[in-house]
Amino acid sequence: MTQVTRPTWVEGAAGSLFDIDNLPYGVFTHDDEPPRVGVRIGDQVVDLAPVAASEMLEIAHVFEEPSLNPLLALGRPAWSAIRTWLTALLTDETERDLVGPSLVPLAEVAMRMPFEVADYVDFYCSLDHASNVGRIFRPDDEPLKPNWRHLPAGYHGRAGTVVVSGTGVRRPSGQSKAPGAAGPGYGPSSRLDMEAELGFVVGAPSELGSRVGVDAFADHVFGVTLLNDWSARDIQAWEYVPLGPFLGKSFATSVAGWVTPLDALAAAHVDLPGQDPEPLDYLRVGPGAGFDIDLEVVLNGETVSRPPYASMYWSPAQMLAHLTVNGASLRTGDLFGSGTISGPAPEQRGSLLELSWGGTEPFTVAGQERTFLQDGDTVTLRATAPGTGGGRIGLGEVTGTVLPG
Ligand SMILES: O=C(O)/C=C/C(=O)CC(=O)CC(=O)O
Ligand SMILES: [Ca+2]
Ligand SMILES: [Mg+2]
Repeated sequence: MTQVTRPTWVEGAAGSLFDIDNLPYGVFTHDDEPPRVGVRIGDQVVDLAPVAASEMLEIAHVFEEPSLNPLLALGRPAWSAIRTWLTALLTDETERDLVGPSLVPLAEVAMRMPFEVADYVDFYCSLDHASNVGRIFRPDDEPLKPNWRHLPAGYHGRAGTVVVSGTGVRRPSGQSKAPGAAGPGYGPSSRLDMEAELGFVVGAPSELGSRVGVDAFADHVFGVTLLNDWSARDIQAWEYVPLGPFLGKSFATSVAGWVTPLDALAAAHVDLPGQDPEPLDYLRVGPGAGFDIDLEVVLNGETVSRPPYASMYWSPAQMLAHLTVNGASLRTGDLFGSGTISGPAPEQRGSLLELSWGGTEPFTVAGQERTFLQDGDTVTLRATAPGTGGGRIGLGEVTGTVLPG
């Protein structure tokens, strides 16, 4: 799907991963000015508040806020209208005098947490990840539980510990029990891990007692961000039966400073790999429910994995439908993660748990044998997808460095 649009007049943007067909939103600070909403084009940030004010846009106030939430709350028709307005501004040469003074070089800004997280839910939608983790954690059982192919499994996480890219992540401490030990001990995790995921950001709320069907996905979801669900595997392994992840994951979850609007991913839709058995009616989706987004996991500057989002078993529309099928409502700022993205090939695994097969098969990074994360390690997730302009668009990266416990 190639959408014909004029090229942007912003220098350096045409042909880059942040061309006119991308336009992700974030919250930035520049000099000592208060944080506010910006849109990225090329290596520039459009400071939207002054531009929208001079154009007397009715919704100009949402860009003066230190979070995307007021923009998210406007809903799909407003999001589309703003994108159309922005596209015109950044492609019409005669707007250059108006917008030019409000372009700030990316190198001069600091990105803030882009939205206030309302509730945070993490799913478990990769067949390959779930099968791998099942084999590693539960070698004597079937890798997939009987419910796995009937519903997108998930758990409620901790909204207050979602942090923006660049925030240091302190190694958590907790209870764990070494194999063969008589009882648990307490101390810093020795099996700290990362998980490569996409996070879906809810804009328009829903009413308590109502459901959001698979077809209403784009009415509620504003966009997508890269997400690293840091996980302490030793704490997790000891605590998780039967209620699921708790302290092993709640200490930090990192998201990118940029949220890519769903509109920018219009050319990235692909069919799901296939669901067998056919899910219940409320989970049935048509063609194009998946997204063709290629991720990259970088550890200390070296690429260690390339997880393909197109391989995911459950789609985000199904996650949202399942999340609300009991009548639970949505709030502006809700965040739901895809679950770790792992493809079928070993070099497509989205966690170190899988890349090192539970720590039993070290892999090499910069000439060093590695299993789990060491203090000082930096994990960066990157991703690209087909754009509507015929090239590729980039998702904003999420990075974090492990601090000693
Ligand atoms: O299979 C398990 O016991 C747990 C797996 C996970 O680590 C849960 C999780 O965060 C889901 C995911 O990222 O896919
Ligand atoms: Ca996860
Ligand atoms: Mg987490």
